[in-house]
Amino acid sequence: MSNKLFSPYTIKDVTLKNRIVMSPMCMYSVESEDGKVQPFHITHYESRAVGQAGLIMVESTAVTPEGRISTYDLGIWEDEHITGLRQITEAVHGHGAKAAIQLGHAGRKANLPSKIYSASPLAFSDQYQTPIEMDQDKINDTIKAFQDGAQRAKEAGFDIIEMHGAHGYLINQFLSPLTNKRKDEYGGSAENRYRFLREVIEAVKEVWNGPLFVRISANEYDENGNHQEDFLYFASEMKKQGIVLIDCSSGGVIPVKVPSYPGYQVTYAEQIRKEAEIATGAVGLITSGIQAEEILQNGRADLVFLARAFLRNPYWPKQAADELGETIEAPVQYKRGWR
Ligand SMILES: Cc1cc2nc3c(=O)[nH]c(=O)nc-3n(C[C@H](O)[C@H](O)[C@H](O)COP(=O)(O)O)c2cc1C
Repeated sequence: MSNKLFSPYTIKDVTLKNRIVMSPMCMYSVESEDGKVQPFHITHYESRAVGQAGLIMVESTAVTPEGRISTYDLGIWEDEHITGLRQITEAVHGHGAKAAIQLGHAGRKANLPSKIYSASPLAFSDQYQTPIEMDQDKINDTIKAFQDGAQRAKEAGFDIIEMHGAHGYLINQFLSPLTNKRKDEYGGSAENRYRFLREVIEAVKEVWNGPLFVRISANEYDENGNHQEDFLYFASEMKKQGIVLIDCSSGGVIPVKVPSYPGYQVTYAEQIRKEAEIATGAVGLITSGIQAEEILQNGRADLVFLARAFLRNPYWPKQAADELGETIEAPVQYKRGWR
C-alpha cells in the first residue's frame, strides 16, 4: 500500500506535494517592534522547505499592532510588510513547497503596554491587562484589518490563508461563552458568537479566492466552554462559507493546562471530519512518520501539522520517509549521500 503522507493533496487550485505541514509557530524574532520580516524568518521558513515539508505555514501574523501577542510578532497591518513576506514565499516556493500564512489578532491575550480589546472586558489572568470591550466601530475596523491582511498576503504570494480562531485569541474570544459575555448580536447563542468569525470570513473572501483554513480550539477544557455540538455547528457554518479545512487544536481560552500525550488532539480532527464532512488538519505531538501515516490512512485527518518536531529537525520529512520506506524527491544534499 502506498503511503498517503507522501502523496500529493489538492485543495482548490493548490496542490501540495505531500501532506506534511509546518504548523504555525511564533518565533518572537522581530527586533524593532515594526512587525517586519527579519533575515532570520526567511532562513527559518526556507530551511523547512528545503527539508521537504509540503506546506510551510508562517506564524500568527498580526492584522493590527494592538493585535500582537508581543512586540516581537510579525505584522501584516501595513503595505510595508509585503516586501519581507514576499521574500519568505519566494524562498519557500524555490524548494517546491507551498506557503501559507496565519492571520491573527491576540485580543485580550496581547501582552502590550497599549490599550487592548476583546469581545468582553475580562482579563485573561492577573498578568494581563483588562481589555476594552469592542464596540461596533472597533469590530468593523478589525474585520477590515483581517480583509486588508488577506489582500497583503495575496500580494506577498501566499498560496493559502489560515485564520487563527484558536488558543484563546480574538476570534476564539468571540466564539467561546467563557470569554464572550456580550448582550448584543455578537454574544449569547452559538449563532451570535459565530457572527464575528462569519463576518471576518465574508470580508476576507471579497479579496481572496484561494484556499482558506481556520484553526480552532476544539476543546476548551471547561464545562462552561463550547461543547462538541457547538464545534460541529461552527464547522458546518464554516463549510457553508467555503472554508476548505479546519485545523483542529485545543486549549488556550482560559489558563488551564492542556493534556499532552502523542496525538492528543487527533480525535478532534477525526470527529469534525466525520461529522461535519469537512477536511481537517491534525496537530499535537505528531512526531513519527508511522504515527502520521496512521492518522491519514484511517481517515482521521487530511493533513498533519507538526510544530516542535520541525523546530528540532527541519529534515523531519526525510526521517518520516525513512521510517515508511519511502523515497522522496530529495534536495541535493540527500542525493549526494546525506543520511
Ligand atoms: C514556539 C511555538 C510557537 C507557536 N506559535 C503558534 C502560532 O503562531 N499559531 C498557532 O496557531 N499555534 C502556535 N503554536 C502551536 C503549534 O502550532 C502546535 O499547535 C503545538 O505546538 C502542538 O504541536 P506540536 O506537538 O507538533 O508542537 C506554537 C507552538 C510553539 C512550540
